[in-house]
Amino acid sequence: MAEPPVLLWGSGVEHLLTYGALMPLLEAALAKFSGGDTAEVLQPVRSSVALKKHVGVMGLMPAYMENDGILSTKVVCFYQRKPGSTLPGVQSTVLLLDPEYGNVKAVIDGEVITSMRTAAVSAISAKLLMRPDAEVLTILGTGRQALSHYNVFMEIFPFKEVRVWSRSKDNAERFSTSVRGPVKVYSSAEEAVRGADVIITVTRCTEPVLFGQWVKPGAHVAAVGACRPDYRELDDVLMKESVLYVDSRAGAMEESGDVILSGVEVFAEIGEVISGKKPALREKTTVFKSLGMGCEDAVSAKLMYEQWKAERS
Ligand SMILES: NC(=O)C1=CN([C@@H]2O[C@H](COP(=O)(O)OP(=O)(O)OC[C@H]3O[C@@H](n4cnc5c(N)ncnc54)[C@H](O)[C@@H]3O)[C@@H](O)[C@H]2O)C=CC1
Ligand SMILES: O=C([O-])C1=[NH+]CCC1
Repeated sequence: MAEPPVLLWGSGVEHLLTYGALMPLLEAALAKFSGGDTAEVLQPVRSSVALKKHVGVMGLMPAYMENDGILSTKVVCFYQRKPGSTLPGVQSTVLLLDPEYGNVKAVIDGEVITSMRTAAVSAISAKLLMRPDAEVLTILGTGRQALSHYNVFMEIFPFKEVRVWSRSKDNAERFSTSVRGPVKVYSSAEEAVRGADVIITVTRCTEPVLFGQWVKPGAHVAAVGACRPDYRELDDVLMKESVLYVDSRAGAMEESGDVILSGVEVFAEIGEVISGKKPALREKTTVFKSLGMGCEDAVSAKLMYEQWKAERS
């Protein structure tokens, strides 16, 4: 009989993931996903169940990386919440399985994985698509993803200025005092965005919060929220004036309101840029539309589990 699964949960296991170890694994996974070989990554588009009463969605995100011997699935629930609600916007659990035996090896806190791998993938998009002389970073939203994005962007890029905007200025102030470096708080999204070289949208909004008219030509946008076919974070002007990169074409065509409702064509998957099949058009205004993928969770879960085992040996 197989061993019972280990439980890797909460702040006691956060140290098992570092951006330094995670980013190369994610880059490789994205390239493998876009390479189209199903022995590298077998991953259906997230299947979603509407939680109408709670204005949320449960998504199931399986991935099998046969050549790497990684099998996992994430269960993620994400919600619209009323302003001031103290309930979480996103909750998730990752199961790491043994692909041969079929047992669950580890039950892992999805919050750590989801926040770090999503931010790391946005950072990979910026590494490839932002202008090399980028100085000003703007973050719209001040929740969990805003913090992980701030952390990884500060770790790997030398931005001279960081700006933040939130619907509630109090939240933005709280965010700015909770992080280590200096952050300028804005009460207007437009003012926060004008002149920025890189803009990250990490909100739960369902209507556009970022408008093309405000965005500096040549800027890079990492758009992380609005992961439903009828939700928007970006307006049509921005979508139409930008070159559109995504994590998964199939996912974007099924789940992204910004892509579906603007009618804009995907130029490339980010994995195609990593593998050199498609160019990184840094000189243009670029949008990376992130929806999140099971293979990102899979490599993160494996890394966390291996680190946990190494600590015990
Ligand atoms: N692309 C991906 O892989 C992932 C995407 N997400 C999405 O990223 C977004 C942020 O996630 P978290 O930071 O975990 O959520 P969170 O709940 O911690 O933070 C959400 C932020 O959005 C703000 N917000 C809520 N409604 C808004 C509105 N109508 N207009 C402007 N701002 C609004 C909140 O004040 C808060 O600052 C969510 O939409 C979530 O579904 C989350 C995980 C992975
Ligand atoms: O990939 C992910 O975990 C999510 N994408 C949208 C909300 C959660």
